[in-house]
Amino acid sequence: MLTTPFDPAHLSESVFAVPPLARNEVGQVCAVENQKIIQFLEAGGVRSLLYGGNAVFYHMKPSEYAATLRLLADASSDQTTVVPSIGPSYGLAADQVEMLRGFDFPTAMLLPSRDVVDPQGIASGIRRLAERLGKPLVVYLKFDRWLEPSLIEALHRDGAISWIKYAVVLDDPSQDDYLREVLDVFPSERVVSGIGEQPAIVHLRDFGVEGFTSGCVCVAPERSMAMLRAIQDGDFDTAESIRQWFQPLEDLRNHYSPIRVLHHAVQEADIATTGPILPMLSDLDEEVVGQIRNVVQSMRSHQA
Ligand SMILES: N[C@@H](CC=O)C(=O)O
Repeated sequence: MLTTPFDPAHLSESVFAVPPLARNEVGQVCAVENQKIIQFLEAGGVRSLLYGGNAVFYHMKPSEYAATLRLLADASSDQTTVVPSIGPSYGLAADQVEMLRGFDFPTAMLLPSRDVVDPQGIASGIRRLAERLGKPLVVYLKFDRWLEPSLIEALHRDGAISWIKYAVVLDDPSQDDYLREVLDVFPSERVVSGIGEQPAIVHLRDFGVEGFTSGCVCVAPERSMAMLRAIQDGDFDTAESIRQWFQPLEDLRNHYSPIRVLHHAVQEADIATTGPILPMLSDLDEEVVGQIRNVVQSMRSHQA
């Protein structure tokens, strides 16, 4: 993996892929299958990987965390930025930070939670974790007003934030007061649209954020990268047609579960065997997996 310190320029160079984490039949994180996913993404031009929700870091055993970090660092090329997640609870994050201190990841993302937290407390948690890591953290804004802009401003002043993953889902992403308020206090060059391809045109073109994260990129990296380049070139017709091409898979994700559908989609697209999903999430039944297979095949047949 790329071991240089966090550089905001990376955010516009590549879609930030948010991959699933492949496990073998007995549920262990699998080096071979995760390397296949990473190499598929890299072959499609992706140079940024974020291991968080889609990789179910929420439920990863603390005892497998360090080995997983080692595996991800080793499996990625020296041009690829890798960002692992910590948390969502403070105690878990604090212990994970101790393990992260032994690696060269440029930053880490604190997974968000709405349980047993309040905004002042979240801010002081981020500050302490960043201090202990010795590097700023990625702040994942998934819920409206989870952190007030004044707290984001103070964290920014203290150098505790590397970049923001903005992922508040709205029916109409163009009407987003919270995002405007965040951009009033934090540089847009360090804000990334965090909900995949669907709102990316609006977030990048109309709000001026720098890049986007995506789960679907794991199934078609060239396509997602072409969408990023089209937006950057102002070719919004091309970007829109690619957005629509991804939509059937995103619709299935929204209907059945973004994480679980992506986990199966990567397997159905013959990229890697993703294996069983961690407990606290359940596997999808065969009928839904069949729908995923059909969508992935139909996307491929409309790719040429
Ligand atoms: N949640 C989005 C973007 C990643 O964070 C997705 O999975 O597409």
